[in-house]
Amino acid sequence: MFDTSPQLDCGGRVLRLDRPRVMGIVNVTPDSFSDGGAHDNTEAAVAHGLQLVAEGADLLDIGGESTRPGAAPVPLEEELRRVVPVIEQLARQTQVPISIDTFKPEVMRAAVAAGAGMINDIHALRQDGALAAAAELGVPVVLMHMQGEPGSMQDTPHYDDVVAEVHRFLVDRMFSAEMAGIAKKNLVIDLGFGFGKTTDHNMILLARSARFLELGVPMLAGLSRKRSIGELTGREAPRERVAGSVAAHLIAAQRGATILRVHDVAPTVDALKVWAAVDAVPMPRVD
Ligand SMILES: Nc1nc2ncc(COP(=O)(O)OP(=O)(O)O)nc2c(=O)[nH]1
Repeated sequence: MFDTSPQLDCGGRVLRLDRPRVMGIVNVTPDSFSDGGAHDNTEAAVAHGLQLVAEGADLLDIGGESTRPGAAPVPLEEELRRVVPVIEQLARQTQVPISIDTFKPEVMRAAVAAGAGMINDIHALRQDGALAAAAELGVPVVLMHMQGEPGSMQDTPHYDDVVAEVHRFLVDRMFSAEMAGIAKKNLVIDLGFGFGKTTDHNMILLARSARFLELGVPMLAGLSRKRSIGELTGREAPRERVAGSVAAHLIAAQRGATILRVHDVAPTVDALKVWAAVDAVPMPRVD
């Protein structure tokens, strides 16, 4: 039987999307909101990436600049210095696809040259030159919704209809990407949990995320350790938000997300195994 399930060709490394896949987060930053400083040098970041693959990560997301509100902008040369060596070494030492979490076209180019096979852009290719760079590089691109800018996006997020407005934004960015020559088969959407949204906004989007499947491209969900999980659970410290994060990503998977961007790979992999076992049970025949 010919397998028709979707997949992404990430620079020669295929990411099959026949089931939800786990994207392990490697932040090579001193100030990421939940693991800043833990892996902010090449050796530590590479070791962490290898550990996440050993835990079952299907792909890795390498980031050199924190997106949390109030984070210090990172100059281009510094971001390159942080991420390129990590990508080079991980590309050599693992077989999983590697994504670069950046909005700078120059970092996209250098990362793909170093072995990255996917672009993860929280600005959805709105930076000058980003559309052209992504089109030339020819690798899958994650287009994420954000209201406002990281520095102030959480001040007073407001929507008349958060689902409709996020949907409209993603349709617009997909159109711009395809007009720039990026094939639809290389597009991934992301509702941008926590990027200019209250916890209520995030929960509405999560509850109705299946609505976005009509766009016909894979959906990524990233709720890992975020403030909304903390608000709902009362867990102040991001590292204590693992159970809430796993629950949120399981729900996202049930509603159609096929890439889950997480810090805690092993618990997420375990939860997906239980879900897959139940999902495999054939539905009773209705005669
Ligand atoms: N596509 C996508 N990319 C993202 N990048 C960073 C963060 C923020 O999380 P983290 O990387 O852990 O923190 P920081 O930005 O502080 O490094 N969230 C997303 C997300 O939800 N979706």
